[in-house]
Amino acid sequence: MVQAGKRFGSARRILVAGASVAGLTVAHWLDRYGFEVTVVERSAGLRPGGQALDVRGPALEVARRMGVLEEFRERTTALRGMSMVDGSGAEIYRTTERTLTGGRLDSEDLEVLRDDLVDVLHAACGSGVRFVFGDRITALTQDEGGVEVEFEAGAPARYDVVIGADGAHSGTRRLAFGPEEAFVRYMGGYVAIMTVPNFLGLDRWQTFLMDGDVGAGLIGPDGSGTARAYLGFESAEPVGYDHRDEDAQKRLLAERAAGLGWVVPQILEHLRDASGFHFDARIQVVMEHWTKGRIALVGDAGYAVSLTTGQGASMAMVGAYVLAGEIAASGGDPAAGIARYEDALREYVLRNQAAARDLNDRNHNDDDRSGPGDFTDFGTLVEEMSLKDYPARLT
Ligand SMILES: Cc1cc2nc3c(=O)[nH]c(=O)nc-3n(C[C@H](O)[C@H](O)[C@H](O)COP(=O)(O)OP(=O)(O)OC[C@H]3O[C@@H](n4cnc5c(N)ncnc54)[C@H](O)[C@@H]3O)c2cc1C
Repeated sequence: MVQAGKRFGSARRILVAGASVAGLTVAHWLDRYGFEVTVVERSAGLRPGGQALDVRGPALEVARRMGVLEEFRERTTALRGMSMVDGSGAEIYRTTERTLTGGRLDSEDLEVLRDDLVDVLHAACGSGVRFVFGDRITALTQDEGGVEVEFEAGAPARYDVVIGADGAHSGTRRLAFGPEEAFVRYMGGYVAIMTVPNFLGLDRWQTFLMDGDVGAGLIGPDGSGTARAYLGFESAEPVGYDHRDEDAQKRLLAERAAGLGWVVPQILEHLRDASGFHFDARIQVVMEHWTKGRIALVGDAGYAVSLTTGQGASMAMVGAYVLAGEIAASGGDPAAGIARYEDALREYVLRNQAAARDLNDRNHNDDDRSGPGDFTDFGTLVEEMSLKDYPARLT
């Protein structure tokens, strides 16, 4: 591991866009290595929402080195198993060996609510990390010696390195690499996650319904005694919708899920006022290069794997750790460190994305999507995605 210390020549000021898993992890390490780190986050505070993320394989080691592994363990969802029901609510499959979202329950992998994971990582950032909420980058101009940055609200500033950790719809990527359409691969469907009352009284359990092209799920309880609900649908072609218009997304979901049985009517009743709402297409971000000189993308911004695998957090943590380490080891030549980060991560990213596409294709071509077979496949995939030996350079 790189030793902490301030020995990086003049290349010391680093800007990170996005205060979620990737951004907070890279900020933690860069601060620890002695850099001046500013994190700019578009939301007014840490952005909440979603269900759970998995910390697997090499990400467990990154968490241990950050000193947050025990806290992750204490905050796991501690699920006991899952079941599947048909439209009448009758149980057609049950297992206490694995869950759909987390994989095998007897593995060392940890499933943690996204909000908890982000809280713990935020607390792990040293007091030297400067946070600017409610702002975003609007222009980036890179030259030999640094990057000129303009902001929507703040004054322009110059940084030695800019890191885009701003998620699958990254603005940093758009500014530095080109339009979203060039990199985002649609995978045939949409998923929404939200917080609702635990009206089934689920006790560390998850239940799913698959009915044709529409699916729903309930997982509970979460840390607040409420439950997280899933709604999703398949669609061969992308559906046009506004990323920022939550009401329109909720209307779209209500249309698609109308007429479904089980507790879907109750989920739809709560949909309008549901908090922690997150809606997105199942997508991957596929880029030949996710770094350019002094600008690097990390996590979903550079290599999103698909929301339904839960693997994005592990990839983000591992990527952030390797990126910070390589910048710190670059002896004042951050572009060289950034290039080494991309090389070190490539195999890990490609293998994860290929595994996620395999599963997606299998499910997509399976006419009978109501049987337990899909879940068994998914559990196996999730185990494979630990990719314990990757990346080779987790030193
Ligand atoms: C609200 C939400 C809910 C999610 N729920 C799940 C889930 O249930 N299961 C799952 O597997 N994955 C979920 N994900 C994705 C998951 O968080 C990531 O796959 C993984 O953790 C990697 O995280 P990341 O830091 O790369 O990106 P993200 O977690 O997407 O974080 C990106 C961060 O950047 C911020 N941001 C966006 N644009 C800008 C900008 N222009 N400037 C500055 N900041 C910006 C966002 O507000 C966010 O804080 C969710 C993501 C979000 C944003």
